[in-house]
Amino acid sequence: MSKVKVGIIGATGYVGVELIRLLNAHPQVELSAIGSNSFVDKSITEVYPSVGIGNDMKCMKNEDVIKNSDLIFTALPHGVSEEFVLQAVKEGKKVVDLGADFRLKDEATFKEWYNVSFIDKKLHEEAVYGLCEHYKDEIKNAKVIANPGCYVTSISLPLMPLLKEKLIKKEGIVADSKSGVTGAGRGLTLLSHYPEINENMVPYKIGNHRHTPEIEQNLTDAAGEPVEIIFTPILAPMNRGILSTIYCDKAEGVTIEKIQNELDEFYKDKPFVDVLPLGQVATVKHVRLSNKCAISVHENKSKIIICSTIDNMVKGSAGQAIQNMNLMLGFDECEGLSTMATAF
Ligand SMILES: NC(=O)C1=CN([C@@H]2O[C@H](COP(=O)(O)OP(=O)(O)OC[C@H]3O[C@@H](n4cnc5c(N)ncnc54)[C@H](OP(=O)(O)O)[C@@H]3O)[C@@H](O)[C@H]2O)C=CC1
Ligand SMILES: CC(=O)N[C@@H](CCC(=O)OP(=O)(O)O)C(=O)O
Repeated sequence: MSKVKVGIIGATGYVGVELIRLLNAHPQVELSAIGSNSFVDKSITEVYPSVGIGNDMKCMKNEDVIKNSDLIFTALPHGVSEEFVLQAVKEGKKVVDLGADFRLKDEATFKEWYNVSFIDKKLHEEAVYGLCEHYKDEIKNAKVIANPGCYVTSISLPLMPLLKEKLIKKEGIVADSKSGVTGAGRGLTLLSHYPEINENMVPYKIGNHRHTPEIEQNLTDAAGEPVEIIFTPILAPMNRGILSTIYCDKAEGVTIEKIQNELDEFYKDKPFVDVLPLGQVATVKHVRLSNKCAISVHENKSKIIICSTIDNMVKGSAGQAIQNMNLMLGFDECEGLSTMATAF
C-alpha cells in the first residue's frame, strides 16, 4: 500500500524536528516535505546535525510544503499558522496545528490572551480540539486539529474524568507545573540561558499564563459548568518533561479509592495514559521519550493531590499530533508511537 505523504511547516523548530524524528519511524507515512522560514534550501542536517542519518532532506519554503503533502503539521508561533492552515484546507489537505491558533473556541477569549483575531470563523468552528483520550470520535472526522497545549494536556487528562463524575469540587483547583526548557522553543532568551536556568527553578507568568483559558475550556466542558483554575508554570533545569502537581478538594463523601477507581476505569483501554497504583508517584522519568501521561493520586486531609507527567516534546506536542494523525487517517492509534519510556 502506498504511504501517505506528510509535510511539516516549521520543521526547523524543536517541535518540527521532534516530528521528523517520530515520523521517520512511522511505517505508514512518508515525510514528503519540510518547510522553513530562515533555512530555505539548507539541508536539515545543517540545522540539526543529529537528524542526518538516513534523512538529509532539504528545507523548502513553508508555503511549498502544502502542495507536496496530503496531511500537514504546522509547528509555528501563535498567530502565524492560520494562513497556512486556510491554504491547506482550500487545497483539500488535512492539518494538525501544533500552535494555539485553533485551540480556543471563543474569539474574544483568544483575542484577550493572544492579541490575534480569527481570520476564518467557520474554520475555527470546524476545527476539532485534539485531546485524543476525550474527543476521539470527532478527531476521526476532522479536517483541522488543534493540538492541545503541553501544560494543558498534563492538567486536563487527570481532572476531566473526575469533574465529569463530580468526584472533586470545581472550586479551588490549583496546578503548579514544572517544564523542561525545550518547552520554550529553540529561540534564545535570558531565562533559558544555561547559567540562568542551570541549578535554578523559575516561576513565570504567575496568574496570567495563556494556557489558563485553554485548561478552563477543557475543565468546563468536562464538568458541564464553568470551572476556574489557578495555574503556575515553572521553568525547571531539564531538557524535556512536565510535572504538574494538582491540588483539589474531594466532593462530599468521596474517598481517594473512588477517585483512583474512576481514573483506572476511564483510562483502562487508553494506551497512552498510565494511572499508577495508589502509593506510587508519577515522575518525569515515567514518560521520557514516550507518548504517555503518567498519573498518580494522593491525599492530604480533605485534599486530593495529583501528580501528572508527560514529555512535552512527545505527548505534549509531536507525539500527540501523530496520535491525532493516526486517528484522522484511520491507522491504529499507537502506530509509530512509543508507550515505553526510557529509564534514564
Ligand atoms: N516546545 C514545546 O514543548 C511545545 C511547543 N508547542 C508549540 O509549537 C509551535 C512551535 O514551537 P517550537 O518548535 O518549540 O518553537 P521554535 O521556536 O523552536 O520553532 C519555531 C518554528 O517556527 C518558524 N517560524 C518562526 N517565526 C516564523 C514566522 N514569522 N513565519 C514562519 N515561520 C516562522 C521557525 O522557522 P525557522 O527556524 O526557519 O526560522 C521554526 O521552524 C509553537 O506554537 C509552540 O507554542 C506546543 C507544545 C509544546
Ligand atoms: C517552558 C515554556 O516556555 N513553555 C511554553 C509553553 C509551551 C508551548 O510551546 O506552548 P503551547 O503548548 O501552547 O504551544 C510557554 O510557557 O509559553
